[in-house]
Amino acid sequence: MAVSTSLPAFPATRLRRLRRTKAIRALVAETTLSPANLIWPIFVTELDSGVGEIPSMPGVERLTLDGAKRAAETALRLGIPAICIFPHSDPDLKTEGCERAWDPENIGNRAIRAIKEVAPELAVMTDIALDPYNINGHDGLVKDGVILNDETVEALVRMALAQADAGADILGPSDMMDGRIAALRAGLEANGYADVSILSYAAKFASGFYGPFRDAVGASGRLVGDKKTYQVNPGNREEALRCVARDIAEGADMVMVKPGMPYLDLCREVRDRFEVPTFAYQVSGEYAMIEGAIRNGWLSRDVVIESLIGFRRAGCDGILTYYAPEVAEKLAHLG
Ligand SMILES: NCc1[nH]cc(CCC(=O)O)c1CC(=O)O
Repeated sequence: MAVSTSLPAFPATRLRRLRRTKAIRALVAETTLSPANLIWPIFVTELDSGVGEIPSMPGVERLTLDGAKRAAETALRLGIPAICIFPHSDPDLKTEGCERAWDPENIGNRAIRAIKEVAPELAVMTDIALDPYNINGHDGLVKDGVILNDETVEALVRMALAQADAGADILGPSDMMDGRIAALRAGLEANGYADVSILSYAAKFASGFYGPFRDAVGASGRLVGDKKTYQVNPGNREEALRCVARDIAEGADMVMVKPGMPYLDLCREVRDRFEVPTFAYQVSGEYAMIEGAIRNGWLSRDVVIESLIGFRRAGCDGILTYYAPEVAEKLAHLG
């Protein structure tokens, strides 16, 4: 979509003519946002003490299984097509081997089944990474301070099969190990889950914007070191594009850029270069920034939709956002 640089001169060109009234502005609006563009990430806890608001994400709560069911019904009512489940698991049951990650009875898998019971037509997305069940907070298995890539991939396949078995529609590998997409695809095909899709966290950066999320899933105090040996350096555009190309070649059906707002250049580039559905994750720290400023009276709530329109303008087919229900409700009223 090239923009002509040879516009007729003023006054033939008066760009304000098309901004004059709401009706005319609506007629020439280039970018749309609808509830169908949203994926709603929710936190589900197995601990009574975990239920309630997450301090660094005001307005976002950890839910019980019943709360997850209610969220699913809300999503359906509002036309949000998918929910993404993040488990908050009992810290006493976290291990070095992360065995609970593929336990059919872990809180993530129970939440998938609970949601499918009340809202079978809602798409359920999961997160594939070992951090919710890992005693040291990493996404991969750790030995002597080193993340074990290939052993982790085997564990992730087990985790994925348990999620598929529980009824997940879309698997979201967020671990950033090498070779995981091919292994997951092969595991799914070989076990009767050919129709389960993969939305790869492909361009996932080693970001400080995940801080509130780690509070939400109870990983903050645990993480030993950082995730820089597997997540991409924030300045590396070409490497991020290689990750996307690689994940598509290995069988990802859809790809994601994460975080969102500081990486909109990559959203545009991924959308233009690769012909696959492209998503961005407006992560916990982006939510905390926006919501914190709104609650302090420093920004108006209108910036929420503005931020999401920005993702759409940058080429994203959809956005994972904690604002999904609020925005879907607002869009319904806007007509
Ligand atoms: N692998 C875990 C995972 N999956 C999604 C997020 C972050 C989401 C958010 O910040 O909202 C993270 C955190 C991390 O990589 O440390």
